[in-house]
Amino acid sequence: MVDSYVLSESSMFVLKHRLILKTCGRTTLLDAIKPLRELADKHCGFNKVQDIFYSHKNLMRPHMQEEPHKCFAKEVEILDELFDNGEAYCLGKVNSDCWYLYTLNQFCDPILVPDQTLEVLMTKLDPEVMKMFTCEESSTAREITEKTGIGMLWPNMKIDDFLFDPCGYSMNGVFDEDKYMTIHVTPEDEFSYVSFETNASERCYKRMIGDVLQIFHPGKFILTVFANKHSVADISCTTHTEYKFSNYRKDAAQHVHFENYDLRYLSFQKAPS
Ligand SMILES: C[S@@+](CC[C@H](N)C(=O)[O-])C[C@H]1O[C@@H](n2cnc3c(N)ncnc32)[C@H](O)[C@@H]1O
Repeated sequence: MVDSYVLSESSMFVLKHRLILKTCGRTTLLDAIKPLRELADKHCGFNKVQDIFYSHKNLMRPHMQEEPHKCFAKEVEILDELFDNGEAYCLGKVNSDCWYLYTLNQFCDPILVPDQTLEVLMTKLDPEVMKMFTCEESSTAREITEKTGIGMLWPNMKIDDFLFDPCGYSMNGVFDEDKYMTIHVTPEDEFSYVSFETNASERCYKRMIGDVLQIFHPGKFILTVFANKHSVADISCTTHTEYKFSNYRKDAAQHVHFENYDLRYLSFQKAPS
């Protein structure tokens, strides 16, 4: 079972043993950790955190954030106060596009269920495509979901979508009992950004990523794939020919082996035509 919520600045998913919060703007997400732990303990008797995955792409305008979110090192200081044995990583190129991750990476009770997460973080989007995600060009979120093809990304997906005024779009989709997909679109040309995330179970995500690229036409994108050893997601296929996308060239690729997961990071940009 997965419960899904589209919130004004974020998406939230609640699964049996996991909570996913995705935020944007100047949200001070780390302030939510203590109250969330208290609520999980009070209402469900969950008093131990098995793992956390706090991640974000390098920010376009870090100086506009509230403390401690201006700088990842400061965020890590706060996380280290909240968790024992956390580990902080930066994947990608620190002088251009990179992706920060804080995780516990501790060996925990064997995780026997398949688990995988794909994220596609897109920047430098096509302004013509971004126009569709504005009230000027579209009347409802449902209209956008249908005309862009977002609604067809997974068959029989139950969708909750929202169009912001004057622009911006969020959608959560749920399918196959405990699977979700979430897309957030910031269409403003000076800082256009689209995030896509899913825990869909696929051996290779090439088709799904291709469909997402076909909708959004980003100038650049980052892919991250997490998979545990029970997952059908084959991390190794990301290194071979399968993760080639026409009109894009790969400019970074890294692999991290954690106690419970493998992680692949790839970044791409449009090839000069
Ligand atoms: C899709 S929303 C939320 C994004 C999301 N939480 C994420 O993870 O990226 C961001 C876009 O909506 C617009 N927007 C308009 N009103 C908003 C509001 N009340 N809260 C958040 N975003 C809003 C922003 O300008 C931006 O283009």
